[in-house]
Amino acid sequence: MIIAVDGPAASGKGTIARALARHYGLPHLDTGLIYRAVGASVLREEGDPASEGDALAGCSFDDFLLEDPWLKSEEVGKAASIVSAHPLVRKALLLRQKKFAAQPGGAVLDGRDIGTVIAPEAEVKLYVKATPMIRAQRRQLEQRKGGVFESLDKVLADIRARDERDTKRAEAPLRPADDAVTLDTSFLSIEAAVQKAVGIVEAAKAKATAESE
Ligand SMILES: Nc1ncnc2c1ncn2[C@@H]1O[C@H](COP(=O)(O)OP(=O)(O)OP(=O)(O)O)[C@@H](O)[C@H]1O
Ligand SMILES: Nc1ccn([C@@H]2O[C@H](COP(=O)(O)O)[C@@H](O)[C@H]2O)c(=O)n1
Repeated sequence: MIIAVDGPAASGKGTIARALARHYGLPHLDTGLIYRAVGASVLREEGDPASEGDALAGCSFDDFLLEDPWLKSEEVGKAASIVSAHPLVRKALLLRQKKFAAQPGGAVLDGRDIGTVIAPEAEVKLYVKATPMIRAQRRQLEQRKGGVFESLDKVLADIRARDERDTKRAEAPLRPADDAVTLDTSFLSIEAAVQKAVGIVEAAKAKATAESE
């Protein structure tokens, strides 16, 4: 079973994807981390994320970079959202993600284009959303835990800028797949959101079983 989880920044998609992977014993891939590694490589080489050439060079990163806590910073998140708009970058990273999705037994992947591009064949597609303000509050709390103190206005502006770039780009923009189930986590605790996600997966499995009989 392939479970595709998409949604905007800080919507809770990673939290839900990890919980689903644990619940169903499936491997999980955070595809945002891959784009973050490309963004980080470009910044480290003092390149320009807006340059397709620099961004493409960043695609040959060493996998150890995926473990670097710096990848979680807003600086790298912003660079990731700029490099990810380049068609050649998306092409360079496509096969790795498709292979992960297609492994025997299935997988859970989260990102922006899993249900639309990486695994359109996924049995379950979730589109996780929350209001920009709630996402900014979550992100601010997360940052504070990591010792970063930014105003809510700044965090909200960053979230809105990221949404704008991710939804407006020409190549694989963030959008729900036509057959995705939307899960609004704005007023749900993590536990309640995960419970609803498991319910959506179970409903999809039951429907698939009924159709195969
Ligand atoms: N339902 C929820 N209620 C409260 N906090 C939540 C909820 N879901 C997630 N969070 C918290 O919000 C923050 C962002 O969640 P998460 O990392 O899952 O989002 P994301 O969509 O994967 O973000 P990104 O796109 O940056 O990877 C985390 O600190 C997480 O613990
Ligand atoms: N499938 C994906 C995943 C991510 N991106 C881009 O990377 C940025 C960082 O992703 P996070 O999930 O770690 O926040 C994100 O803003 C996207 O621009 C993508 O394009 N496709």
